[in-house]
Amino acid sequence: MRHLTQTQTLLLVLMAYVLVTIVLHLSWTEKSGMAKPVTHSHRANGSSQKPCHDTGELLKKCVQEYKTITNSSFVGRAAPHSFVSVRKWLATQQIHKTGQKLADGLNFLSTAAVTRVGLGQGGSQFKFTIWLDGDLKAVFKPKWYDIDHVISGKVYDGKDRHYGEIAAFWLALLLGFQWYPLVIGRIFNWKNEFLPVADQALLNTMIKKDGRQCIVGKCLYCTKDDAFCIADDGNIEGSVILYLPTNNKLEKLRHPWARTYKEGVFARWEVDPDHCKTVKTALSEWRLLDLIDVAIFDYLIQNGDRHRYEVISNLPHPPVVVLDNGKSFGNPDVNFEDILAPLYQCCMIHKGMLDTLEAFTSPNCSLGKFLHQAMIASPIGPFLTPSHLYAVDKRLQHILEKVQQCVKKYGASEVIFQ
Ligand SMILES: Nc1ncnc2c1ncn2[C@@H]1O[C@H](COP(=O)(O)OP(=O)(O)OP(=O)(O)O)[C@@H](O)[C@H]1O
Ligand SMILES: [Mn+2]
Repeated sequence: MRHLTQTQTLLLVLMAYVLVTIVLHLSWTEKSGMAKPVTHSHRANGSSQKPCHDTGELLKKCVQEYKTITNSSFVGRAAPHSFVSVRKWLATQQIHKTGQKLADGLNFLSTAAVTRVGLGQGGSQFKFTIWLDGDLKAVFKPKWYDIDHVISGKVYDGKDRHYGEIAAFWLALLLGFQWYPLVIGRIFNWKNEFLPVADQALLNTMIKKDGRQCIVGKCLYCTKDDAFCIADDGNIEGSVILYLPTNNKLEKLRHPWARTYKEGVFARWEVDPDHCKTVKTALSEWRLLDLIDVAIFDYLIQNGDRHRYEVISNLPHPPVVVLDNGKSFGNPDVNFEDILAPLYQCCMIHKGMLDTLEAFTSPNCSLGKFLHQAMIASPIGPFLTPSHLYAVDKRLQHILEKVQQCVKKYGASEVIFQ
């Protein structure tokens, strides 16, 4: 065989490298519909074939079904019988409880027609109220930022992140929360889908800015300067947050770790390391543990805006609902430690939550990996950047370290509650 010159060998190696890179890139893009992350590897750990935590398995199943449905030909014209049964389930059953019909429910929300659009109800942030086929009411939080936009400044700075609501939904599912609304990302067209069914009250708040149609809306921070402007193609992307069934009575309560939202004015919990002792005199142990679950969830998504919380007051042991997760995923490189204050000031955690968190430490079953899977099925594409996915897994590690410190200090029996 003829010997190759040094240059020829080098050229061959280079060509082989380029070829392998292209093939790898193509297979990644095809699978994920997104660019390969630089910072984080989502490749499964080949050595371990152990099934992941139950909720992870459920998510996988749900995503599979959801993907099959959203990719299939009946998108936008679901068969009438399935339409009726899903709508009935969404309206009357415990939609917040995960179950077999989750994928159908998500598909329904992704495809159902809009029958009415009105002003958002209450709160400080601009939003729409929408009604879908079957009179299902939902909050529609429109997109203000791209997923790679970085919010700097205070923990509660910036407007709501529509993609944060979607990511929080999947995370709530993964963590096994029982009570949260179904959320999907969707793009509506103002002219074709909203305008024909818009309430006069909403239309009355419309203004023109630089030749564009904008909506002022009605909320605490809704002003002409901050009006929501519709893109030239009329498309409005956002998150659809299904209302909880009306038979659930929501009670709003002040969060014992709420911030003051005033520069230089500190809340008691920010200056008193024994704050938890005071909280314990006012709250039952189970409610406190529920709020610690929520604090863990909020730390993972970096939501530092839980100024109040809502419970379903007509149920025994009224459960906390993780509503309003819009102020999340603002900066993948920043972790506001004090979101975890309920955990490290009380040094208490539900055993179930601890077990769940630990189950997601295996690289095979990481939260980032599952969220990535959920994004594959998302009709509006990725809702988190690779750096956000990476950050979630890092934060999980940090939470477990905090629990370890508590256990070291007080002993497992004082910290871990059944
Ligand atoms: N899915 C839902 N089901 C039932 N009620 C809901 C749902 N989503 C929102 N709400 C109600 O609407 C209120 C306002 O929604 P949201 O908290 O998302 O708005 P916001 O502008 O971010 O409020 P804030 O300024 O208080 O943070 C909630 O407090 C809740 O009572
Ligand atoms: Mn809010």
